Amino acid sequence: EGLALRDGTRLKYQINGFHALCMTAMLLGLCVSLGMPLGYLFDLILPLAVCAICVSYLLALYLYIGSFWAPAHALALGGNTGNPLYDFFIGRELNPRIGSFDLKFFCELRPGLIGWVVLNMAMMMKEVELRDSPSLAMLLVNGFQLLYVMDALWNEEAVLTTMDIVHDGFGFMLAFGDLAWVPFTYGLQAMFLVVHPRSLSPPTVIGIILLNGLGYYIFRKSNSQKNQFRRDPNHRSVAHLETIATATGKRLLVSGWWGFVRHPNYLGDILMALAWSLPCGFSHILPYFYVIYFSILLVHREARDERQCRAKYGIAWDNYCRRVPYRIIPYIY
Ligand SMILES: NC(=O)C1=CN([C@@H]2O[C@H](COP(=O)(O)OP(=O)(O)OC[C@H]3O[C@@H](n4cnc5c(N)ncnc54)[C@H](OP(=O)(O)O)[C@@H]3O)[C@@H](O)[C@H]2O)C=CC1
Ligand SMILES: CC(C)=CCC[C@@H](C)[C@H]1CC=C2C3=C(CC[C@@]21C)[C@@]1(C)CC[C@H](O)C(C)(C)[C@@H]1CC3
Repeated sequence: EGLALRDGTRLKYQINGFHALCMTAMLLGLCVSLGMPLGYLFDLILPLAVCAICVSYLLALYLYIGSFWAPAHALALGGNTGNPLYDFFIGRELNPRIGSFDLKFFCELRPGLIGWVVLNMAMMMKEVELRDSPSLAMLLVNGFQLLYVMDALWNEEAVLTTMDIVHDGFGFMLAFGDLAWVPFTYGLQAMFLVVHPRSLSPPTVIGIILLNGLGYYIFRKSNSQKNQFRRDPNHRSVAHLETIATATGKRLLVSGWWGFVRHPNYLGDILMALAWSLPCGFSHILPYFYVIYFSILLVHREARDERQCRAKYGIAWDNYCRRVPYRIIPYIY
């Protein structure tokens, strides 16, 4: 149904990210079967990353200049301070579009996530070139991260309710994050394994698969529960859950996943991030870059969301915090 703007208009979005991923996979398969050396992308990784950074600067410049032609109701609440550097970084316009093509929604899911999968496949092909077959560690990293990207694109509609789409402007931070940061840093584990091959014992493999499975289960179940509750609070899968009323008319879940900790989805995400690093062993910190960066990002994001929810729900949010005292990790944080 699209996303409601502050002035009451509704924006329509093409929900076909999963199709885009399948088309990309088919094209990649065709290229490889025609003998194209996909593994060559490994050697080109630095120039490619530099190009992606340049494109994100150009896009951010286009967005900043274009935002001065946007009507007042299309501007984000943050990102309009009058300080050009700050506004360029955070983004002035909420949902910049070219015709009906929504730039932020497209960039958030397509180039970064699909580019990440393509680079991971290229790292696997490079390993095949160097050592004749992909290692188990490489297969695990590729499989786990492919599952994560497939899940994001399959549930593409849910991204429309994230704070990046609903609250934040589209500026350099998101343009750089989507086009350069995600594809070139989220796949560091696969790049690392090309240079530092590693063999894994069967119990280690089983342990890592179980950890990723547990993380994915918590991540998916908690996100789906909240999305279902927000879509239809009377749906039979969520109607039995305990809730508290807020002055806005919306209710907050206080049992089920959202009664366990205040951000169960972050907990699942962090467990998965750890499972993506473990196949690389403990010889180097580089494969752990993502889980460290991501934990910092989520702690900061949690604090930002908490501020917004307290402003939105007031006393009801304080009651929720009393009922569910832990933010991400039960009894720890
Ligand atoms: N891989 C990556 O780089 C990143 C991944 N993520 C992932 O994206 C997913 C989405 O995260 P994010 O957008 O940060 O936010 P969330 O999906 O956690 O949504 C937060 C919102 O949920 C609603 N909410 C909070 N508590 C309750 C409750 N008890 N009952 C009902 N509604 C509640 C509030 O909105 P309202 O009440 O208005 O509905 C709140 O603002 C997560 O799984 C996260 O891990 C996020 C960032 C980066
Ligand atoms: C260092 C820097 C410039 C960071 C910018 C932050 C962005 C990289 C992230 C902000 C929110 C994101 C989300 C995803 C990817 C990373 C960014 C863009 C996401 C698309 C990953 C897949 C998930 O399933 C998701 C769809 C829930 C998620 C949404 C938020």
